[in-house]
Amino acid sequence: MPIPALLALEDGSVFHGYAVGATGETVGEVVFNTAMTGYQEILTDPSYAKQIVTLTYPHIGNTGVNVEDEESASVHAAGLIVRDVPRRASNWRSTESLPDYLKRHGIVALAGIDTRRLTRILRDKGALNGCIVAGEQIDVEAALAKARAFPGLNGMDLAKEVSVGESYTWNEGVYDLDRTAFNQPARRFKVVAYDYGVKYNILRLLAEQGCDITVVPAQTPAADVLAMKPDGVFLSNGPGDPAACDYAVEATKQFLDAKIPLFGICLGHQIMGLALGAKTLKMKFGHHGANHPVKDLDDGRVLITSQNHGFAVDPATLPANVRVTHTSLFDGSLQGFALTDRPAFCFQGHPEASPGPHEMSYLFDRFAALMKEARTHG
Ligand SMILES: NC(=O)CC[C@H](N)C(=O)O
Repeated sequence: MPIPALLALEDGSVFHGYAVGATGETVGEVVFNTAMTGYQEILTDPSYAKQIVTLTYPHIGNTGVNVEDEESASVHAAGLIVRDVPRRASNWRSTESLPDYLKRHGIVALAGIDTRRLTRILRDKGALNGCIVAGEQIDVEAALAKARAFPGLNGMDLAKEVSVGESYTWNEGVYDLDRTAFNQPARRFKVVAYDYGVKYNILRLLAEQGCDITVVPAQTPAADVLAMKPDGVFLSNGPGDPAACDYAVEATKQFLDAKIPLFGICLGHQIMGLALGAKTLKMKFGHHGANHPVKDLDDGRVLITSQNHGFAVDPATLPANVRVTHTSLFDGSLQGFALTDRPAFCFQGHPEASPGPHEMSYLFDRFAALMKEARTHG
């Protein structure tokens, strides 16, 4: 017999199902993600800290889990909700089933509920705080009270919580063309990457551009980074409210003043906006998926992108020296901008994909080009 589990939402909704991960309880903001694949990358994306992810694709776990698809050193999502987990995982790379993996990481997960109904609630009301409880004895009222007691992500600074404790250099090689071996690429640029919750594939794509990467903790002062004389600084993705990361905003102001090549992704994009004096706002239910159309305003192309954010930069608050480069074709929200008087640009979605399409990867070429240009003319 499966172990009972339920989801209680702050609006009073209760969904009864069964446990497919650890027993116990977890609280967080409940969001939905529409990606059809990539559950392991989603679970290990540090940007999901304090969020319970429900996947709208109904069969999750079909291909098991493997060591290559980890996007960080641990699972960061606060919990997982799915419609159904297959009884058996099948894939040549699979080393473990999803339920075993969730149990091993202590992640509470719920299956067997109507995820379509849950998603409609989240779309109508916006992301809601929730509590999953998994175990033989469940007190529904206590679960509802825990959902309501969760303070929500507004004002929550989580980047420094998930960041690395000490600096390190990213030494993983780069796949050769037939993807059979890792080679050490020629290092053309020295890049310092701020870890606000960085995903491995960002570091891999930077390495592919020939970057010699030093990853630094979220609260590293800008002066320490500038003393390393990097060719460029990268601001990573990460969880929580960007407006709460005052240390990151302060450091970014100094990088902008120093006119150092700067590239930000997701939380990094929001931090760059804040450093320029713009405002961020909480979206209704955010963007979480792997098929979000985004328009590149420079050439009119539409790119299918990977997305995961619940906050956004308000474009009306951007200063005059900013050029909007990308907008969402789902809701018109700001997706990317570049400075007109500095070698700095950023993107709200996930050009590194993992999971998702690779259509935005040209932004990594753009960062390399900016660093090359700055070296020639700087
Ligand atoms: N993926 C991210 O970097 C997310 C940024 C931020 N935590 C948000 O929810 O908008």
